[in-house]
Amino acid sequence: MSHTPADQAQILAQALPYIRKFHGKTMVIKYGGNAMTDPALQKAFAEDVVLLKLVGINPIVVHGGGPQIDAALSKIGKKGQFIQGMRVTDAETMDVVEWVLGGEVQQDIVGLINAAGGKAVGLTGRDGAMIRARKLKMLDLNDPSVEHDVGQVGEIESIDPSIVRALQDDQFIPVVSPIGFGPDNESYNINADLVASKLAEILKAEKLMMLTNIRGVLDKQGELLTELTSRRIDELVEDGTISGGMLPKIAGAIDAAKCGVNAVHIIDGRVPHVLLLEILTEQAFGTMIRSH
Ligand SMILES: Nc1ncnc2c1ncn2[C@@H]1O[C@H](COP(=O)(O)OP(=O)(O)O)[C@@H](O)[C@H]1O
Ligand SMILES: CC(=O)N[C@@H](CCC(=O)OP(=O)(O)O)C(=O)O
Repeated sequence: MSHTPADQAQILAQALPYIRKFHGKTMVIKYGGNAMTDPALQKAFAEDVVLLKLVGINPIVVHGGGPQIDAALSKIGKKGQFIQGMRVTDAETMDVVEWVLGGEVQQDIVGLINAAGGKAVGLTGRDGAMIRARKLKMLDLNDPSVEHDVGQVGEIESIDPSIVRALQDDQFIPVVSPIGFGPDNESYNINADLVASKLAEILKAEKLMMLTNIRGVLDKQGELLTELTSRRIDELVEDGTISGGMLPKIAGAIDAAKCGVNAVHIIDGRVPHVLLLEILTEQAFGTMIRSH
């Protein structure tokens, strides 16, 4: 179906109040590894990020890369193993994680944003001494007396956002890989959802948008839950409706919502230009997370 010029004008004009409202605001965008597998979608994502920057909104991209790490591990005969949504990370896996996230995945995104006319800068948590981490102490969700050893998986101790602020104030688009460093300069593999949510909190972002490969959070029947509160989330985790990779995502989302990020959304990265549609039109996608 093609649009008439009047339709097109109406669609474009719809963006004006949103551009006015969000001008100068920071938006943290979590770009999930599962959402970045299709080249046409990747190009559309990069175009959206550049358009946002050009209309005066400050996008900060935090990327994942779970499937890309899995592919690299399988080349060396290793299989990715996850506990409660976190990759068990031995020393060899950590090398692969750093190489894949901080290298190939990050530079692909930087390249696509630059090709769309933006100026992207790739960073890991080491750059600008941004993400300090310590070894994650993971307790079993069902039996907290059981502790799981997930190796070099980090939890965030602190984030110093000054490098990101300096870049965004200077027309650059930061693209952050979720790798932190510890007191002995050791590397930590941190779930990208948790980095995105903490960064959104610290930057007092207007929005946190988590792009993934599913419509949003689904209930037991597979229906989309358009809004979720903290209490409902606890129930859904407890009864096993939320599991796997959705666990860190929802934990990060609720933390960000409680810590003052105005709007937290888990949205479908398989929809072309979902960022523009979500930010600059009346349409709503996916699941919105509310603090209460
Ligand atoms: N209740 C749920 N609703 C939606 N997805 C869920 C749910 N519980 C578990 N998941 C899983 O979480 C996945 C998203 O997490 P993940 O694979 O880590 O994505 P990403 O790479 O985008 O971070 C979904 O594809 C789905 O398999
Ligand atoms: C500790 C941990 O699980 N780290 C993740 C980091 C990448 C990530 O979060 O990627 P997605 O957003 O694509 O899931 C991992 O190793 O897969």
